[in-house]
Amino acid sequence: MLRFEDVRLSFAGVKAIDGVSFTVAKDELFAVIGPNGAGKTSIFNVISGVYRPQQGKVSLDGADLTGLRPDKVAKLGVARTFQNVELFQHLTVLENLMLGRHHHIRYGTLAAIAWLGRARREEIANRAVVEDIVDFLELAQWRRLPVGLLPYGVQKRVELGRALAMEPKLLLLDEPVAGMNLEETEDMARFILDVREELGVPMILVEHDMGLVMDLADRVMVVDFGVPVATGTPAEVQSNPDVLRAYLGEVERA
Ligand SMILES: Nc1ncnc2c1ncn2[C@@H]1O[C@H](COP(=O)(O)OP(=O)(O)OP(=O)(O)O)[C@@H](O)[C@H]1O
Repeated sequence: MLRFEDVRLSFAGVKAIDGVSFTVAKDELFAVIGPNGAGKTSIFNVISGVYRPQQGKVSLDGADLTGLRPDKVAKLGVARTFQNVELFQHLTVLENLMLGRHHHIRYGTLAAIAWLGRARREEIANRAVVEDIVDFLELAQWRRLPVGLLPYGVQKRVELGRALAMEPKLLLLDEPVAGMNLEETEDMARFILDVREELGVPMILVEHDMGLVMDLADRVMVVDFGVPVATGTPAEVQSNPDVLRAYLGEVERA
């Protein structure tokens, strides 16, 4: 589904990504881990079009994404959640989820004003998708409340819902359990597994919670200083001496 080929990205001499390649298959949950500043978020930013790499190629389901703007990348099927919740705090859960349908709205302004035919049919179809997501993520009790009033763990779930509302071909999860308590983390882990098993959406997960990564991921890539150190199953990566060295290096640097 995703091909990330020999990508290089630097900022004024700092090599954030230094020759990274990987692929993500159609049904795969692929995790990217590494010490602080290793280049994980930069990889997400290259995939989603925030940064344009100096070298390399990114493609999704055969379509070249390299150098495209974020809105074009989103339209081609890449959805993303952020480290910090990025939702409209004053809008309700349903309204935030409807915004995720933005790219699926095809009717023009005139049809919208007249509110006839196509516009009406599309709105009904979009609402049905959103209601399915509300059920899937167990958000029903909060659906008409402004997001800003909800507990943090629920807000993160709404953000996942907004990404799913795009019906993406690939989902990028940037630290989905950061700042969560144990119960919220377990809930989120369950929903991530459900996304893979019931919706079949491939995902790339960047996460510092090692337990979560090792429990959920099919394959893990470890990066350090922008360079891939190891890629393999969680068991393979955990027993790789280079990986241990990268993390011990972090302790020594701290
Ligand atoms: N916009 C930018 N301008 C300059 N340097 C940047 C920029 N974005 C990232 N970097 C640098 O690139 C390197 C990789 O950063 P990145 O944020 O990708 O790491 P990370 O693995 O996501 O770190 P963390 O785990 O702390 O989120 C770091 O040295 C960082 O300072």
